[in-house]
Amino acid sequence: MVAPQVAAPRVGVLALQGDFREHAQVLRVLGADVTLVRRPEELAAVDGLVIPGGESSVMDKLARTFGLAEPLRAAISGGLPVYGTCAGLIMLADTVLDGIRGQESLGGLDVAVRRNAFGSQTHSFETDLDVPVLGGEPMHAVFIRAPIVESVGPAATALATLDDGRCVAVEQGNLLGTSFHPEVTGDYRIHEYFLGKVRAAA
Ligand SMILES: NC(=O)CC[C@H](N)C(=O)O
Repeated sequence: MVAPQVAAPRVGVLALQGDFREHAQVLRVLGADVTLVRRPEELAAVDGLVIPGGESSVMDKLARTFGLAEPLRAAISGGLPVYGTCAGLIMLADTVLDGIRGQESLGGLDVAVRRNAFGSQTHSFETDLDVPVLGGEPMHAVFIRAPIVESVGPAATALATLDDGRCVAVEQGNLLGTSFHPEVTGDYRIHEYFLGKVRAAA
């Protein structure tokens, strides 16, 4: 018997800046057909998008310079599944706190996110995080100059919180955001969860 052919989900990784190669690698391991997105035509050809970690103020400037900011906003409001990690979460936040002067986000998630929220002494740290929506074991989470979700509006849902109650993962419809970097730990359940949204929407 011939196995039914299921088309691989076409997933873009915004490749203006940051650790896009790591996300592309994870998505390929999970069977996605991956495109690095730097131009509107590339964005138009994908069924989902990952916005990687990096530096959100630079990503914002490059997105505007490359003429991608408006197509990205249109895609987000049109329902494209988008997963933002760290700087990518900042890009998806409706409100950015402690941005540089003139910094804009794409928006979509009804949250306020504070950049570099863990201060200079604990710029980076790791912890085990319970993410109930993934089921199973807690997730080992790596935070690198990470933002915090300071407030979650009524349209968004918190998916994970630190022991002190601060929110570090959110979702809203087809949008998903994490303060931490699951692409570096070998635990790809968040990416799998995101691919579920991409498959459902494609
Ligand atoms: N690892 C990261 O993506 C860091 C985010 C970075 N501090 C910013 O403001 O965009």
